[in-house]
Amino acid sequence: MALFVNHLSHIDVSLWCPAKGLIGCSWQVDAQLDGELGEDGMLFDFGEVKPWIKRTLDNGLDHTLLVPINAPGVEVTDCDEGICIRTASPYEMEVRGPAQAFSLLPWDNITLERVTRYLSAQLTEQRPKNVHNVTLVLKDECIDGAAYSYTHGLKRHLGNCQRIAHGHRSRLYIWQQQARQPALENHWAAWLDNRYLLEKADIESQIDGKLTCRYRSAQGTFSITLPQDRCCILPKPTTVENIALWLANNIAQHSGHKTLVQAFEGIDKGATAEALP
Ligand SMILES: Nc1nc2c(c(=O)[nH]1)N=C([C@H](O)[C@H](O)COP(=O)(O)OP(=O)(O)OP(=O)(O)O)CN2
Repeated sequence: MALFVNHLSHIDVSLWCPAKGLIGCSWQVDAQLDGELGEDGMLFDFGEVKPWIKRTLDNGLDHTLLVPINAPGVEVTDCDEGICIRTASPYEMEVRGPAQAFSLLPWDNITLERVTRYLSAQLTEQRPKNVHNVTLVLKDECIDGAAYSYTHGLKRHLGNCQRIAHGHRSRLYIWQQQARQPALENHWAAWLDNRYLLEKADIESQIDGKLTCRYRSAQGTFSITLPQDRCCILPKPTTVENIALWLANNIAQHSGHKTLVQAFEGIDKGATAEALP
């Protein structure tokens, strides 16, 4: 007997890719549980399945930086902040923060299949009675038009979004004169893709083409150093509201047209903002 729950949750993380560097990801989570029926005629109450799996994901891998510790050039050490991750290629990066902000994985590369197997095994280990096996299915959202990935941290967020290197993969819609503008959507999504988004006030230094962003938040002290040309500096916190506003202002100014931007933060949520040239 198998029980399934589709669209159970989302996972928003960033990962270090030895070929591309820092990549933001948003994955839709479906779950299947195999087991036996209890006396109540249920394998596991839906009302309990969802919070159990969501809680396990939220307290584990979600909103962390996934680090393939066996990838070439990746080095992990202890530091005053907790853990320090250094990378060598395709660019040099250093991230520091409390241990809970990182998922250190014994692989040379992070793939969706590996993460799926890892999480399924973790949930199966903690399974309740009646359940023999838990299988998760993680999927990228299917996006027809423009999409971009980014990494950021929100120091004022009371939850795990305060972690300096978590990310999202998001749609981008841009309207001018009541019509979608696919060329602008593709241009801005390509420009933003795989960048690190940060608030100007958090810049600690900009030296020799490298930018360091550092802040203290409820979970501890975080810092990230990476090439300046991989960054996008916003005047305010990098909430999706401010990303939409920043894009609307820039696009209106460049194009000379009133612009409406619908920016997503991962899957199925986001903010809209309008700007005049
Ligand atoms: N109004 C806003 N609220 C939040 C923003 C934001 O930009 N504007 N951003 C965040 C974080 O960046 C976070 O990464 C979003 O996390 P989310 O997936 O929403 O986390 P939840 O656990 O709350 O949601 P699930 O998708 O159900 O896991 C937070 N808030």
